Amino acid sequence: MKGAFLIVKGHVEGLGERGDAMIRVENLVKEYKTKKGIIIGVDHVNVTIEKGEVFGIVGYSGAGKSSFIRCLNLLETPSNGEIYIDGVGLTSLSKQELRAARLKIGMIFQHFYLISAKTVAENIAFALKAANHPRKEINDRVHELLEMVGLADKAEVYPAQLSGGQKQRVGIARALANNPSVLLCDEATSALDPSTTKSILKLLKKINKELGITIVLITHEMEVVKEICDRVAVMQDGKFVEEGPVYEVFAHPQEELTKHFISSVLQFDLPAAIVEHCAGTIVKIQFKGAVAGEGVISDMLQQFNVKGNFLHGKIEYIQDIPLGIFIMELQGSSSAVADAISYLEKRTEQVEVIRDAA
Ligand SMILES: Nc1ncnc2c1ncn2[C@@H]1O[C@H](COP(=O)(O)OP(=O)(O)OP(=O)(O)O)[C@@H](O)[C@H]1O
Repeated sequence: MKGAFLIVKGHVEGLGERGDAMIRVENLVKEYKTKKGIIIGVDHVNVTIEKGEVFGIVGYSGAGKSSFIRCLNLLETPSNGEIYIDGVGLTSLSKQELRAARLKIGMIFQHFYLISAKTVAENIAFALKAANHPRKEINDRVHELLEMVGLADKAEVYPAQLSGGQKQRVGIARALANNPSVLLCDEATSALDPSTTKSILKLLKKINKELGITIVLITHEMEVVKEICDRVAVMQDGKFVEEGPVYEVFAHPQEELTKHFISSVLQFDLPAAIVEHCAGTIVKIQFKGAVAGEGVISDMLQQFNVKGNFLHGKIEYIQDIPLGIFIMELQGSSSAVADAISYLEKRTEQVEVIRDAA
């Protein structure tokens, strides 16, 4: 029966083209009743996540990210609102129906939650046994999954013998065991070092692309969002305060909180000694594209009576689209500098005056 579970694009039940909703959250509220009163975890969130999308939710500790993602598979029972997965409303399902619906929703966790007394293969087989798959099929499927996550040689070892990254790979294999349509990632890379984080994000992207699985991830790191997400929501006090395609959010953040998050990726500090030597106005200019900026800047220098010195520059790739960021000193009369800045504002993504002329 080898191949019965073969993972090929289109095999996953419910898989569809981009543009169809895989997850629809309507008016979700999660309240916790405590001795000290009611604590709001999620406050009236509405969102639609498309099939095949990687959707990130970023926020500080206590923002409500875990509460939100745990409501998506009813690990937490919503206090109000509805969760639709591939068109099916979860809150009205019977226990048995919910068990079946949950097979379509895999989940991975920051601390992996592997069973320490079981081998890697047994950990993955456990998820298949729970779904009543025949033993012979289970062995084939376990090996197929281990191949997919790059751990074919680790089937017989125990979790304690694995690195953090390898443990998360087992977690991913287990989450994919029953061919889910959705994978929920609860701070899945937060316990890993930066290079292991990159390799796990690469694996998640491969799973998303090759299997068409919709991924929802929560994180406090904008770097993670930049690496793999298509869209991002910024969460604060239980609400989505900003939401949009990742490139747009990086290039045109609206909320202060969002600006703060992206500054961890886009910000670079100028050495104080350089700033001290600059008598002119210092501006940060963002361009869509790697080289588009050069023409705009030379046009600006020709049209306005200002002198420009490049102080710093870099190009970030977000969703494979280059976002150029340059820091320049502009020297000239205050009206010429102001005119030059308003010209740049019209022709670039964003201009920020870091310091007015000394
Ligand atoms: N079981 C619970 N009982 C009471 N309050 C809770 C419970 N779980 C979460 N909360 C509260 O709900 C709010 C949102 O918490 P949540 O864990 O969802 O945020 P988070 O963004 O995931 O934070 P973190 O990154 O620290 O996990 C917080 O005020 C938290 O204290």
